[in-house]
Parts: sequence; C-alpha cells; structure tokens
Amino acid sequence: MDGVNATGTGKSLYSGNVSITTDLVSGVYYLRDNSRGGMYTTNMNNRTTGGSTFTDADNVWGTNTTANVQSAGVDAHYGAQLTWDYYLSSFGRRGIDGNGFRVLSRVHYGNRYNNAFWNGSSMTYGDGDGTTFRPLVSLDVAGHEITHGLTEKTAGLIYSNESGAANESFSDIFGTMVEYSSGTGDYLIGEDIYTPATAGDALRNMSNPAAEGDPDHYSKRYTGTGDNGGVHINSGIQNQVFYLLAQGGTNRTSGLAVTGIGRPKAAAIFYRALTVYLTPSSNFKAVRTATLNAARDLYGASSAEYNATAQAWTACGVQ
Ligand SMILES: O=C(O)[C@H](CCc1ccccc1)CC1(C(=O)N[C@@H](Cc2c[nH]c3ccccc23)C(=O)O)CCCC1
Ligand SMILES: [Ca+2]
Ligand SMILES: [Zn+2]
Repeated sequence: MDGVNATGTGKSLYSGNVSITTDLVSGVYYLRDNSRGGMYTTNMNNRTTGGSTFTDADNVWGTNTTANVQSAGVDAHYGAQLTWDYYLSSFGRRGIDGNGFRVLSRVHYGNRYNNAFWNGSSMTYGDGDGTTFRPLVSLDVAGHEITHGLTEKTAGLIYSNESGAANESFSDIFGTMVEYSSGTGDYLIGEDIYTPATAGDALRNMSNPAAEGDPDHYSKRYTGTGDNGGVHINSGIQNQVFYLLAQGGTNRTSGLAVTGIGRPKAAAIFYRALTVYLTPSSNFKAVRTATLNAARDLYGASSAEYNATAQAWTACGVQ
C-alpha cells in the first residue's frame, strides 16, 4: 500500500543514527521504502515463519540498543538502502535485477540464531546468542546477502566448490564495498557481529585470509566436502585477489607483489565480470579470464588496470 514517503530517524545498532525512508499511511509510519523499489523490513518476533512490517508512531526508530526490537530493523533497512544506492550510483543498476526488485529484510529470525541467509527473495537475520554473534545485521552482511541475489540473477554461480567460492567472494567483495560507501570501511567481514568479547577478529579477512583460517593462495585451497566444498573457505583466494588489486601489496604465500588500482576500479572490473562474463559453472580460472576481459573493456588491453588484474590473480596462484 503506497502512502507518503517520509524521512525517519533510525537509531541503529552499528551505524549510529541514520536517515531512512519510511512510508506514512493513515497516520502510521511503516518501515517501507517506496523510493527504493518498495523494500521493506519485518519483525519475525523470534519465530521462523511469518513476521510483520515494523510500524512506528513518531518516525524515530530504535534506541541504538537491542533493548528495543526496532534497532535491528533499522540496521537491516539501512543496509538494504545503502546496497540499493551503491549499485545504482556505481553501476546504474536499479535493484538486484536491474528492474527495481523489491527486497524484503527479515530480522529477529529464530531463537538466538547464529547466522543470516538469502533465500531467493529476502534477507533473513538472526539475533545471535550474544556470545558467538551479536545481531547479524551489519552493513557488510547486508551487502553480502543482497549480492547473493544479484549473483543469482546474473552469473548464477553454482553454490559449491570453486564456483561457490567465487559466489561467496563476490558477496564479500560487494558487502565490504557497501560498508565502505557508508564512510567507514575495511576488508573484514562481520567484525561488528562476531565474538563481541574478542576485539579485532572477524568472520573473514580479505587482506589476510589466513588470519581467520582461510587460504590466500590457490595452492592452499581446501579440497574437502565440508561447507559445500569450502565455499566460505576458498573464497579467501578471490578475496585476496580483489584486495591486492584494489590496495596493492604482496601475497604472503607467493611473495609476489601487485600494484593497486583503487577500490572503485577494482569493484568495476569485478562487477562487469560477474554481470557480463561469468556463467553458473565458472571456476577461479574462468573468473580470472572474466576479470581480464572486463578490465580490457573498461580500461584497455595494455592498461595498468589490465596488467594489475593479471598480476593479482598470478600472485594468488591462479594463472
Ligand atoms: O550468506 C552466507 O554465505 C551465509 C549463509 C549461511 C546459511 C546458508 C543456508 C542456510 C542457513 C545459513 C551467512 C554468512 C556466513 O558467512 N556464514 C558462514 C559463517 C557462519 C556464520 N554463522 C555460523 C554458524 C555456524 C557455522 C558457521 C557460521 C557459514 O554459514 O558458514 C554470510 C555473512 C555472515 C553470515
Ligand atoms: Ca567489515
Ligand atoms: Zn554468502
């Protein structure tokens, strides 16, 4: 039901106080953004089905703490908002399908649920148990989950083995780009939500994947069957490629150096590879080729950007 677009104040858990777009209908504010495809955020009340769109009387949402159930809703809604804005402003893409796809964000899923997931039409976030995880609604996770939707609607990378690790890495890459678009960014995934009692750790680390137990080089890839063939493990290889291409540096395993080209160009190369060249069964070698094709298209075949892209994959053992 469309009402009047209103600008609300969201008191979030991880991003301070933020401006969000809400929907005023018959004197009640709904956590729905008709300026961004109608994206909306629901409260699942710690159940695993159902849920209802958050409403509010004064358009000031949450209290920056988990004491108020709206706070996590603010973070999820803001994360979806920034993700929409990132893809539109960076690549002219309006929603994950380019056609204003309406995203649903669901918070307070399950009981102390220590995970989050994309299910084809919505993002779903648990509250965590407070020890292993805080509510999983951080910006990098929101960007990660929504990017699974983008990947589904473009390359369709199969979620196992190398294509699955590439799928995971694209979500980590653009999750950190969405977080970066908020003004503060890093190359860590889930630093705000993981093990609150331990400072400085994260679920994954793109600048040094080994810091969280993941490979930074193809020679160290996981070849077992766990985690769908290591999709959250071998993502470290492509994550390291992106990091070296964006920031420059030396791979710890190969000792090979890469000249950085900056985050925006690196992201543009990976975005074009994902949306133009990759297919469901693409492996890391195919991603190398796709990113080289993308770099050639965007910057030229003998450009510094093209050469840095080749260097980065070689530094991580993918020829
Ligand atoms: O989107 C994804 O790749 C992950 C989706 C995992 C999932 C898949 C299917 C049904 C339920 C859950 C969720 C995230 C993830 O990386 N999960 C990892 C790490 C993890 C989170 N919570 C866990 C609890 C137990 C074990 C591992 C985990 C995983 O599921 O492997 C992404 C960003 C943060 C959470
Ligand atoms: Ca982060
Ligand atoms: Zn993922």
